[in-house]
Amino acid sequence: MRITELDIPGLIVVTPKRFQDTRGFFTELYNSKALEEAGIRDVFVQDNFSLSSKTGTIRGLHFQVPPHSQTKLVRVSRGRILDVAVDLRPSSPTYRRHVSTEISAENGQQIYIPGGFAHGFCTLEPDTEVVYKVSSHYAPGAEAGVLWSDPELGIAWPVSAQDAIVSDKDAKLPLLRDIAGTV
Ligand SMILES: Cc1cn([C@H]2C[C@H](O)[C@@H](COP(=O)(O)OP(=O)(O)O[C@H]3O[C@@H](C)C(=O)[C@@H](O)[C@H]3O)O2)c(=O)[nH]c1=O
Repeated sequence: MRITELDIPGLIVVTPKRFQDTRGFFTELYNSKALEEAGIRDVFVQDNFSLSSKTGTIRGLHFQVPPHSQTKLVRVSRGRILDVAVDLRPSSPTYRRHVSTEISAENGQQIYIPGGFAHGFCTLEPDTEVVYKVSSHYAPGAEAGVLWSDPELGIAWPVSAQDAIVSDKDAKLPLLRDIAGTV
């Protein structure tokens, strides 16, 4: 299992080893001991799965507010996504900055996102399946988010605003400037 830090401290790429043979390959998707050795000690309490039928589907940018904030460990079991994590930790030197990372079923990479980040992704292939572990249960009253296309964030999404497929709920999310100070 290879651990690589991304440009924002706290964001990590986990690349499980694949053991190839004539049948295909074997890999450990999750190994708490290996993650602990890398300083990741979260107890994950819920596994989530989403299927997005079309390329250019954007989900996000989402987070839960304390005390329900969630650490996430995100992977793709089919297809490919551009995964985006935005630093919303007010005292962070990288506050408001984001990192975009392409992960896929093929590359097997996982993104570890601590609490205090907003998370979203855009599908790059049809029928893309995203699977992720979270460290805190779903708490509808604690759900929050930022508009995916907020110009202040400057995220280079691989799809235009006209072509993006977004839920009604996500289309109504606020701009960061309208919630700054409350998260
Ligand atoms: C997130 C979530 C949703 N739901 C329900 C609520 C709703 O009726 C339905 C669909 O929810 P959403 O539209 O919020 O699903 P989605 O837009 O896929 O939400 C997810 O987006 C990605 C980017 C994340 O990072 C996740 O944490 C989560 O917020 O599923 C649960 O029952 N449990 C959950 O943990």
